[in-house]
Amino acid sequence: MTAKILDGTVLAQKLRADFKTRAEALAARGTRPGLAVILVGEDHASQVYVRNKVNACAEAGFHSEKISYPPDVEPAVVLKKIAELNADSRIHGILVQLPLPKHFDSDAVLKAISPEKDVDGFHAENFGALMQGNPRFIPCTPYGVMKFFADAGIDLKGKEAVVIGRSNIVGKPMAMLLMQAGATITVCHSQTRDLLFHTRRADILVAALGRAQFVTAEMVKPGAVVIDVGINRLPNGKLCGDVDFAAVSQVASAITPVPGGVGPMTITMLLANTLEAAEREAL
Ligand SMILES: Nc1nc2c(c(=O)[nH]1)N[C@@H](CN(C=O)c1ccc(C(=O)N[C@@H](CCC(=O)O)C(=O)O)cc1)CN2
Repeated sequence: MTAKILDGTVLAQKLRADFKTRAEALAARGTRPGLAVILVGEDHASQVYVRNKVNACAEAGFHSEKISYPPDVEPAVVLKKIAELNADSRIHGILVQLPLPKHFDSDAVLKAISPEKDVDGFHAENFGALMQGNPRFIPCTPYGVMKFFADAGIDLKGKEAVVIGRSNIVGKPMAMLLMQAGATITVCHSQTRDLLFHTRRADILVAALGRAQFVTAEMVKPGAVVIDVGINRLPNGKLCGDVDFAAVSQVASAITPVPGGVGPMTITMLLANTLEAAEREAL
């Protein structure tokens, strides 16, 4: 079997074209969607993601602001900026690029963002609403993954879904969304005893653990749908996911590549959340 490739670049283009049209309609009524992105430090990957977010905003006709701080900035300075952005009517979405340097209390920073502008969906209030099945903003990466299923016509009802990884950004919200779509979920992590037992039962396997090419063909049930959320750099400088793509694509029925899978969809769903925030405000 050779898996169908779930192409994030193609799906992202399709969705972004629709967002641009909606943003133009909103602008004609006097509201231009606006996103503020806060970057602390000099992590190269974070710089790339933030640049891509700002560029995606420009292409979709959104207003955006990038606010950069050196790695040793006082958390109080960032909190003050967030308070200003909370009160800024041109800004509908605010995000703080993660990870933050170690001297920051990330939860306190995320809680400082107004829940109405928390387009990452990481504020405790929004996270709680998602758990209750009544989300205001869905975290961008799992939101993008759900779009793959919808676009490919993959019905999740009654499926066995296994998520490897329990982060707040991906694993936990991903599991909740799969469950709410009717799948039976298992969340595996570093303390899981028999990982193979779980992954080999999965109709839907989501790898979000952050270890290069960790998921091998023998871990995958023939015909499974495999979603690779990992972004790792190999010693030769090449980018790869958490899944051994070449081997697993011979076993799976559908698979996301890295690069060009979940990554572009993460930024696309950030645009979706920012647009929704602006549309809500303009009602
Ligand atoms: N505040 C947030 N911080 C972080 C998030 C997030 O959703 N909100 N997620 C990740 C990083 N991330 C977005 O911020 C992100 C990661 C990867 C990509 C992407 O498009 N990847 C490309 C490859 C890019 C490359 O060349 O390095 C791909 O997979 O094709 C977009 C966004 C952690 N922090």
